[in-house]
Amino acid sequence: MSTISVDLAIIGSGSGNSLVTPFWDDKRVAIAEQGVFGGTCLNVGCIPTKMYVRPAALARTPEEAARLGVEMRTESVDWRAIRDRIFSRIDAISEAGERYRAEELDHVELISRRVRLDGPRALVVDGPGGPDARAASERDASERGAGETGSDADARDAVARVEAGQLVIAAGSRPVMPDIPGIDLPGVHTSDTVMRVDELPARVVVIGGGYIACEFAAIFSGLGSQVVQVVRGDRLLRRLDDEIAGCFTAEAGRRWDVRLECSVRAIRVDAALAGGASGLVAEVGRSGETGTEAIRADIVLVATGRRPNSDLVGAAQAGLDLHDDGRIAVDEYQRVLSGGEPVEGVYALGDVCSPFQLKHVANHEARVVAHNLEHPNELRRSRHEAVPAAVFSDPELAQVGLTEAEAAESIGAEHVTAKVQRYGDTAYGWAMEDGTGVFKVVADRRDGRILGAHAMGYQASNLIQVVVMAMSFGVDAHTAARGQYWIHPALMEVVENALLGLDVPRGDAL
Ligand SMILES: Cc1cc2nc3c(=O)[nH]c(=O)nc-3n(C[C@H](O)[C@H](O)[C@H](O)COP(=O)(O)OP(=O)(O)OC[C@H]3O[C@@H](n4cnc5c(N)ncnc54)[C@H](O)[C@@H]3O)c2cc1C
Ligand SMILES: NC(=O)c1ccc[n+]([C@@H]2O[C@H](COP(=O)([O-])OP(=O)(O)OC[C@H]3O[C@@H](n4cnc5c(N)ncnc54)[C@H](O)[C@@H]3O)[C@@H](O)[C@H]2O)c1
Repeated sequence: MSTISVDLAIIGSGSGNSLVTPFWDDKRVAIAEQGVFGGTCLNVGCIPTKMYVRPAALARTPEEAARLGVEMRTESVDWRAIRDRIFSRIDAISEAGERYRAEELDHVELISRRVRLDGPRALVVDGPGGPDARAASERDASERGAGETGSDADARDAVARVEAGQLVIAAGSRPVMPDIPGIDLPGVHTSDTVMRVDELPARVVVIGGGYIACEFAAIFSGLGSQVVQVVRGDRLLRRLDDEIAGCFTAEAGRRWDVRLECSVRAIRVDAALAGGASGLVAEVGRSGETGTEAIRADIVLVATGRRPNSDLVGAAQAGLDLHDDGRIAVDEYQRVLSGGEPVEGVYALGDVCSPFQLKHVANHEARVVAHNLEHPNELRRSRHEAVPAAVFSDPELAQVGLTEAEAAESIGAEHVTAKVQRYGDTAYGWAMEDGTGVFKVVADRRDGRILGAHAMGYQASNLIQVVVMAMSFGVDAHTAARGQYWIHPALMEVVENALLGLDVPRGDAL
């Protein structure tokens, strides 16, 4: 048990891992990770989910092909093959990253334990962490067997306290579990565990109407599961533009069973199953009604939001300022605040402090923090304008900036112009025989400033990038539409036509 002094200590190996730049080569760094090395995006988030989205989309291809006169059939889906391909790739990256940090960099100390704050820039090793940490410890043990000596490992594990010149809290977030009887039963999953189940579940109940719920509902239904999505509100993805959320809710309802204004009141073991078979029953009730419907499921997926891990690092006890939702408060330079003032040399980034809970935002903040750590007298601000997001559901969705309602609230409805361009009314949309895709742009009619864009349909996450670029560089709607060529007849003409459909001043560009 020892105290070590380092120049930089980092809590969390997700986006925090990227802070170990060459600048630190001749200095000492400690990274604490309570769970699997590499954090949420790599191990249980963006990357594996999208690796499931693709096969699920392929499995659905016959539906689209039939519209175009091509007959195909999805013969079968090999869940285990998909799962093992995904995780053999991901686990190898996580393990290689961990090994590199732990063994190949002399100046970096990897502490595979949960830590908490103990003074302004000091950490104490707090214990083994959660279930992920158990997996990490097992992996540690097997790696020790494969070369590392026991004394090396003991020395590493013996760090009890870290004192740091500068400190970064990049501790991420974790799933919220609602208070539902039966929520602890085996077979009830979160996104942390559901991707590793052994069999493709025949029946899935999904609780929640947000990003994770809508992506997994599409994945499982695409791969052939019967999905029932239970949502408290009157539509899915309520934070999106009303029109797009409404269109998506209707489309999702055609692909899987969406129960709006309903909640899961209890989950119990399915007693009717014979021969030791396992299964669950979700008792689903409509808002304002007392009766429930028993819906059978092999698994229940809980996707009801994620809470910041500020409690796991002892942020409140350390006197750091917190937002009402538990996020650590930071200033525009990502400096952690205490009593409204920045704490010298202490930064936070990513889900533990960000309202966005998006990987590209965590990455941006990590670049800002990396700069500020290296240049404490030339601090840079993080930028949170024109932050886009996509929901990789079926159909895919993407958004940036203000919704039409937010724009009306912000500048007055009389100044807002919006255009909804259907994919189906463009040449590529004809080629696709598309009946669902829409691309909506919202702008200020006085000067053509683009305020937001909202898309649903094929490649929505790529199409919207043009608008992100225009917004980021201050290009008005008409200049964006007419100041450049658009390849004909590419799908991108949807965006061109949406921009041209706005009631905005026309510049000189033809
Ligand atoms: C299923 C899912 C799909 C997603 N898909 C997308 C997507 O498509 N696009 C997108 O932009 N975003 C997506 N996200 C969100 C994205 O994954 C997160 O915003 C991002 O990973 C946050 O990065 P981070 O570095 O803040 O935290 P993390 O990557 O979570 O890293 C934090 C690390 O800190 C560790 N830690 C916490 N407390 C302690 C402690 N006390 N001591 C030691 N270690 C600690 C944790 O174990 C964790 O490994 C998805 C999230 C989920 C769950
Ligand atoms: N493609 C992406 O970028 C992507 C994908 C997945 C996750 N994420 C990030 O992860 C975050 C978390 O995702 P999420 O889907 O868990 O959260 P979310 O905030 O998007 O959605 C939570 C949903 O759960 C519902 N809910 C909350 N409490 C409930 C309760 N007690 N009972 C029933 N329903 C309840 C909410 O009404 C909402 O529909 C997202 O906000 C997003 O930023 C991003």
